Amino acid sequence: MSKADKIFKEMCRKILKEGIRTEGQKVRPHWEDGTPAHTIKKFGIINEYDLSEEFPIITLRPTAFKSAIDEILWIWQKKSNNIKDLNSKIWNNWADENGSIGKAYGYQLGIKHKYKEGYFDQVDRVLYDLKNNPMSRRIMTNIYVHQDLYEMNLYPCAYSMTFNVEGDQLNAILNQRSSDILVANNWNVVQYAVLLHMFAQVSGLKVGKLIHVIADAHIYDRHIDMVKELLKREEYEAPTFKINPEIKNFYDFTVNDFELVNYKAGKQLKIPVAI
Ligand SMILES: Nc1nc(=O)c2c([nH]1)NC[C@@H]1CN(c3ccc(C(=O)N[C@@H](CCC(=O)O)C(=O)O)cc3)CN21
Ligand SMILES: O=c1ccn([C@H]2C[C@H](O)[C@@H](COP(=O)(O)O)O2)c(=O)[nH]1
Repeated sequence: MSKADKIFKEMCRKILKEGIRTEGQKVRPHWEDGTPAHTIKKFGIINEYDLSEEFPIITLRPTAFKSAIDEILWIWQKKSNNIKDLNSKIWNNWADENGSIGKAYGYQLGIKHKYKEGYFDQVDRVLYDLKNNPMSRRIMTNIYVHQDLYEMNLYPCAYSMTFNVEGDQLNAILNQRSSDILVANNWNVVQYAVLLHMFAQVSGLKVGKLIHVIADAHIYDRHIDMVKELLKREEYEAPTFKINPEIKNFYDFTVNDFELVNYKAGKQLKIPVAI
């Protein structure tokens, strides 16, 4: 079975068993029909994926690999905050009439900051440090920018990456303040695993560990029975992840440069997304 399935199942069992319910409290999200979207939440989950061993995609249900990559390229490579540059509809509920999601995600990664060597945006600074100063303990990004929060339609959830080189391996910690376990937990893990593969390849490094630190890990009320169903499902072997080895420039990757071979997964579920 895929290691990602094992981690996902253990996390879900832990949230269901030890989690706290929000019913009776004031919560921000709601369902399409206006009902408050309550959760069972567990604070402080840390999951570790060794990307040198296996690609961390679950097989309990399919994770939309291509759409997930399309979104991570939208944020990290196109540095866009407009849904016109995104091929899926996943951000439509949070965009304004012009398609903008405000000063979130890609917008923040594209802002240039001053360093001793000149002006860099956060992505180009990571690329520069991985090449020129790989032993640095300061290679990180952060898009949780307080002065701009009032201009974001949804505050960033996965907000910080810390990169660290050990020997010839590139590791990272992904910090996430809030994770919708059923809709987006594996989606986010797949995205940041692909991102780590991209940074490693263009920096002449191998992939190492991805450590995912989640503050509020929650299962929405309307997802509980679906999660319980997934917990009963059988698991399959992890697929093989393929990345086009010819690409040496971070900005040249496209969705077509990534492939999963033998990705077998259970039946897809129709999952409502809390707004
Ligand atoms: N409640 C909530 N959960 C989220 O995960 C979430 C938000 N809100 N708001 C903003 C973004 C949008 N995200 C989303 C939204 C939907 C899918 C989704 O429906 N994924 C489908 C496939 C989509 C496709 O292929 O186009 C899936 O089956 O994974 C994924 C991420 C993550 N974020
Ligand atoms: O990449 C993402 C983006 C969003 N989410 C989830 C986490 C929460 O369920 C909502 C955001 O609501 P907040 O009230 O702002 O926490 O979206 C995710 O899991 N991954």
